Amino acid sequence: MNFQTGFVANFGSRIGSFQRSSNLGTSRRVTRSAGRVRMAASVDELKKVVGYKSVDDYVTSGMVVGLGTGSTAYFAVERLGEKLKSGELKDIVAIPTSIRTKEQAEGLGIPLVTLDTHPVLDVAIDGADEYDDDLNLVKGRGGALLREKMVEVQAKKFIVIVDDSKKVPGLGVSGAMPVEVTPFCWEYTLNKLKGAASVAGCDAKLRMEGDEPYVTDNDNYIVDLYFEEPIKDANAAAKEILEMVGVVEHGLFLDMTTAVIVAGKEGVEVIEK
Ligand SMILES: O=C[C@H](O)[C@H](O)[C@H](O)COP(=O)(O)O
Repeated sequence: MNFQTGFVANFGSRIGSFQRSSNLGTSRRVTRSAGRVRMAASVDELKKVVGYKSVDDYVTSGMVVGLGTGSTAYFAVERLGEKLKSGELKDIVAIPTSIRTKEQAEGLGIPLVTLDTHPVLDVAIDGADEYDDDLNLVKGRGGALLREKMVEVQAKKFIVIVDDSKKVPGLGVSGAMPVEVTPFCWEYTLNKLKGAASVAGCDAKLRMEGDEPYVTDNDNYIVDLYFEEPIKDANAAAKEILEMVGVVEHGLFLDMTTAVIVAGKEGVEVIEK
């Protein structure tokens, strides 16, 4: 493991630094920046820090970029728009992962394409609901998991941006693990999910929006799975759930992440796989 530590006056401007490296015998690389005014940082400020850093560090001119969805990805899209407008970045095309993100990107003048014409992306940037020690994720509490997975699995680099509240000891412990299902016989699919061996004991609820089922960008429903304990074998769960007819996609994003950029009150950490 390789540690690099630097002091920054605040999350936006570096005023001086030192670096310390040590090799702990693993291939995981961790880069840390500690902030002196960190105690004042709100969650939104932390999201902005990682959103901006992801674009600054991983996007260069000429790239095809996947744009994630959610309150953290929002800042990456904002930064990309800003850098295209200033001319710091050129010849970028982007693929949004939701209608919300598409509208934000259009508003910022970011040129958009689709997987139909650009099936390989240089980089995709997105938030997450949970990440574990192996950089596996739960995503989709904002309902965008299907388009996110379709786009992000096609990226050469998948950069995840989070605040440190998203770190979990095991997947499935901090809230729902969403599963996108067809509206047709959704209750039947919900009961099948509840009975799946790999997620035994979970509770399953149809996601609602007021009195109506929540409808995704793809006109599907979402069943949220709730666990008392972390999912024991996420790979087995991913396989069993996806094999169910009626399931469109699930929110386990396994072995996809290139790096996680984490902002916490102690500073920013980049964990590369
Ligand atoms: O469907 C939503 C996405 O998976 C989001 O990336 C995820 O919910 C994290 O969102 P936020 O950055 O708002 O916490």
